[in-house]
Parts: sequence; C-alpha cells; structure tokens
Amino acid sequence: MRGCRLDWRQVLVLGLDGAGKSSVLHYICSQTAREHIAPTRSFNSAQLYVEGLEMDLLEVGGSQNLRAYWPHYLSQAHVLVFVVDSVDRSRLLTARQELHTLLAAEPRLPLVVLANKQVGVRLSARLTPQLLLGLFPAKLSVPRQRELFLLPTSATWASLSTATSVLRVKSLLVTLLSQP
Ligand SMILES: Nc1nc2c(ncn2[C@@H]2O[C@H](COP(=O)(O)OP(=O)(O)OP(=O)(O)O)[C@@H](O)[C@H]2O)c(=O)[nH]1
Ligand SMILES: [Mg+2]
Repeated sequence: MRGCRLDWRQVLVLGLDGAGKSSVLHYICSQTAREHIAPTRSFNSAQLYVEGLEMDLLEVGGSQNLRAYWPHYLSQAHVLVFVVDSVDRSRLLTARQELHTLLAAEPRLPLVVLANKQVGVRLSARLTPQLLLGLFPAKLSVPRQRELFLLPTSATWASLSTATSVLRVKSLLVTLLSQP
C-alpha cells in the first residue's frame, strides 16, 4: 500500500495553464527539452527514484476549469511546486491570487516557486526579484513557518543553462524530501 511506504513522497506541481509545468516535469524526468507539449487536460504524473526516495510528481492542469480541483491535492503533498511564466506579466496577478488561495489552505507546506521561461542569466537577474515582489507584496507576507524557495528555470531550450536550472530544482526537491 502506497501510504505505508516510508520513502514515498509526493510533489504537487501547480501553476496557470501555459506556465510550463509539463515541460519542467518532462525535463526533470528525461533530461531532455521538449519544445511541443500538449496542454494537460486533467493530470500528468511521473515517478522518479533518487537517493532512496520514490518521488511522485503530480501535475494538475492549470486551465481555469481545473483550478477548482487544486486544493484537493494539497493534503497528501510533501512539497508544492508552483510554476510561473516569468514573462507573462498580464497574468501575474491571477497567478498570485491562485497561489495565495493554496497557501492559505496549507500554511506549512514547503513551497518552491519556479520562475520559468527564463532566457539567460542577465534576464533572470532582472526578472526574478520583480516576480518575487509580484507574488509576495508586503501585504501578503509568507508565514515564518513556511520554507520558501524561488528558482529561475527554462525548460524548452537544449542549453547548459536550461539543464543546470532543472538540475537545481531536482536537487532541491531531493534535499527537501529527504528531511525526516
Ligand atoms: N520559451 C519557453 N517556452 C516554454 C518554457 N517552458 C514551457 N514553454 C512552452 O510553454 C507552453 C506551455 O507549456 P506546458 O509545459 O504545456 O505548460 P503547462 O503549465 O503544463 O500548461 P497546462 O498543462 O495547460 O496547465 C509550451 O508551448 C511550451 O513549449 C520555457 O522555459 N521557455
Ligand atoms: Mg501541462
């Protein structure tokens, strides 16, 4: 039975439609970029076996009709990965609202925000702090008990920076999930 396995961990991957959840998941699991990927109509799950952990990465699609289901998956998750399209400023407010609804429901769940669709180091240096402020303005601060990480990623370019960014996500997940 799944729930009895000590080394089983679930990573819940959420974010607005088109943010890049499936692309990041694909890269983490296969170490290859995939340029064309279909929108997730319901779920998308992948398993990773790393350092004695069985990691279940579960994406729930981000289109508006699926977002109502997101909160149902929080209680069994060990980490929430929230993917944001860093260049889509027009939907940052929507992403923030959806994220904070989730955070209010689970105040202690560790959170990894992926600032996705980054292109190169210079851009990420400029975009990432802006994104952080956009998602967590002063009036919506993060509770002290929550672990929060923000990582820049790109998932569709077969480049060293893409591979490195995704590898960092994988290592962080392993570190977080290895904690007792
Ligand atoms: N330029 C660029 N495009 C990306 C990146 N990641 C994803 N994309 C593109 O963005 C589009 C959406 O990517 P998906 O991975 O399907 O997004 P998703 O979050 O899974 O979307 P839903 O399944 O609809 O919720 C695709 O055309 C991807 O090729 C990235 O890092 N850079
Ligand atoms: Mg998807």
